[in-house]
Amino acid sequence: MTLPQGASYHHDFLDPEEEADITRLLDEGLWDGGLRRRVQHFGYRYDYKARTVTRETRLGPLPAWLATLGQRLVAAGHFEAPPDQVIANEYLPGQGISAHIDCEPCFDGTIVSVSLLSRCEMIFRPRGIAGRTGGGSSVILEPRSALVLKDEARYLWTHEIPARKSDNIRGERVARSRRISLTFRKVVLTR
Ligand SMILES: O=C(O)CCC(=O)C(=O)O
Ligand SMILES: [Fe+2]
Repeated sequence: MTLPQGASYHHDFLDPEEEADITRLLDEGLWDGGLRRRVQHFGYRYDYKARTVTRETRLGPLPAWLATLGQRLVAAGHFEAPPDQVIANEYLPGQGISAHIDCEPCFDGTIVSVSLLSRCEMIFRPRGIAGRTGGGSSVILEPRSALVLKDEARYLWTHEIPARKSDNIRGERVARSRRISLTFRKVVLTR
């Protein structure tokens, strides 16, 4: 597996107990079903349509359990300043996220995605040829891992999770189950 420059993969960022606690906390919260997958936003609400984050969409400080994980990302050297925006995404088998680059003016140069519960493949493609097949590289995101995107991986490559019910992992079909991800970002306010 060759990742784009600026991407790094870290297994066991969470322990199994944390994974279970986070899942329970999220399921006690309110999942928003307005997209093709369910989401929960923390810190700031990201407007998918306008592709903006503004002062007006500030929700408040991150809850303590997310702030703690943010501090861990700072301590690990992934963020310079604590992240202040998190989106929880839920993917049921057959759901994914289409090729995209996270909003460039809205967020700073580091994006971290923490995976829970199920494995899935994430595919990277050089910017500008998104949608074409081939030319990409991919990584299997294991539960409890963290994927860091900076530099070229942040700005010059799209990332996506194919909407599938199973993935081909080293030649074997592996069925997906429910997956949750937490994506950590630092908001840049321009107005
Ligand atoms: O689910 C993931 O690991 C990635 C999510 C993502 O790319 C995003 O929220 O921008
Ligand atoms: Fe993303």
